[in-house]
Amino acid sequence: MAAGNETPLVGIIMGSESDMPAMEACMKQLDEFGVPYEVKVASAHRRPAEVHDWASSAVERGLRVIVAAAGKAAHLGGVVAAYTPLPVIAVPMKTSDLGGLDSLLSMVQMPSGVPVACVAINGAKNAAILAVQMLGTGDEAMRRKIVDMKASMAEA
Ligand SMILES: Nc1c(C(=O)O)ncn1[C@@H]1O[C@H](COP(=O)(O)O)[C@@H](O)[C@H]1O
Repeated sequence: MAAGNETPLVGIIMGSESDMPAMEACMKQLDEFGVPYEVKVASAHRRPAEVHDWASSAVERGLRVIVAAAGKAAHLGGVVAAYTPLPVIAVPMKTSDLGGLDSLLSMVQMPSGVPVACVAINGAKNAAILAVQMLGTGDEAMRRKIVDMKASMAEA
């Protein structure tokens, strides 16, 4: 699923439809920045081949950053990172049993050599901001979006 007509730069993947409500904040923030993205729901546990195909073709589809959201035994970000050279930002989903600490720990405790960046539990909005900051390292127009956002935050 892609939002808008432009080639998506950010790929958002989540382990389940049940993660969608928490991830709306990521999409909303990217919409506010005017940054095109695509959204995929696929689980590394339940549909591993589909996750493999999505992650390993991410570069050729034009993606530059990936946001991966999952809860509980949240391996999705790490699996995606295994199949792509793109930076992966993990969003640990809040869970009913362990409050999201389970998701957080399974996302941040990556083995050496396969990093994922990780935002706070349900930190979907920050994932979008960090993604645009990454895009901004080589793109003045993207950097300007962050500068403008910081200025309006300070004003507010
Ligand atoms: N952590 C993972 C992965 C994965 O890491 O591949 N696939 C699904 N899930 C997570 O399981 C939770 C419950 O999913 P269901 O609501 O579909 O049972 C969700 O937060 C999802 O991200």
